[in-house]
Amino acid sequence: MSSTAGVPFPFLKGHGTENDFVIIPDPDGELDLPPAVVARLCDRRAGIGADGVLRVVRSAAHPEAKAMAAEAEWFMDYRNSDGSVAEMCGNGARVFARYLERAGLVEPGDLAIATRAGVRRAHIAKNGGPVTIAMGAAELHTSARGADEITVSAAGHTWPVRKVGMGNPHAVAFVTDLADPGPLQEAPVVRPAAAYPEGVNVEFVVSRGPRHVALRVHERGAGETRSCGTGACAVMVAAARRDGHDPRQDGAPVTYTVEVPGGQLEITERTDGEIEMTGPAVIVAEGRIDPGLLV
Ligand SMILES: N[C@@H](CCC[C@H](N)C(=O)O)C(=O)O
Repeated sequence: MSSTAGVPFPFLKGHGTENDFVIIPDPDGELDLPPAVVARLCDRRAGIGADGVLRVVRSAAHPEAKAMAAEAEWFMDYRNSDGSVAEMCGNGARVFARYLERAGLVEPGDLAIATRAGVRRAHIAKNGGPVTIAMGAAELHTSARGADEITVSAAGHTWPVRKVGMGNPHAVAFVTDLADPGPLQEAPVVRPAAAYPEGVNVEFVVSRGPRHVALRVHERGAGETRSCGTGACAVMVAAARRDGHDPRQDGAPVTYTVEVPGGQLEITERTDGEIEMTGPAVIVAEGRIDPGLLV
């Protein structure tokens, strides 16, 4: 944050199903956010504490988003808590939309958000109600137990994985009990590592009833979190295919309830393959960052 050295800088804190974010308004793209500064902001003891950072920049002011500026005024510059950059964050997109509404930069209703995974459409309900994000279509790779099988191991167990792309990479494993993967203090081991050259978010899933699942997630760049929106969408699609639903073939949409440790998301796969995720988005605080944290 070189251009603001010495000046306390405004921030907000928000969460979506307890996936929490430091929000940094930077409309004109003036800030430099090196990974070490992001990691300090996200530090839960020595910083503000969060799973990631949402920098709010006008698309026209950001080199990665300029091409999307005609379609989406605002770019979500998302960073994981370790400082790494990710293509997309589903819970973050809901919180980003809520921030724009609260700041008076957009009205409740429809808006477009530029992300590294492309433009995503959002709908903000009035009076602090839920936010829906059209997350794009899932990219489904070889099925679990397919020929080029991928596995994930944790706490002495190994499971086959369904590889799903939601703009970012996911490995979905159906387990018997959500306690089976253990404490997830370390990243679960995915094999072959070459299946995910950019790293991976891993979801462990159990069934709770018809079109109702629950998950735990270990996020790339953040560790175990209380929720992951892209992960919940990846899980929804993997569960739908396992259960014999494919809206593009069936000609009917399908909706799943996805429980996460921090709450619940409703996720629909439409007949055109688009996945819509609906859930809460809450701003809990705002303040000023001490310049000492930024150097
Ligand atoms: N929590 C997010 C996903 C954030 C990015 C992820 N850790 C990655 O590196 O791909 C969500 O809600 O989708």
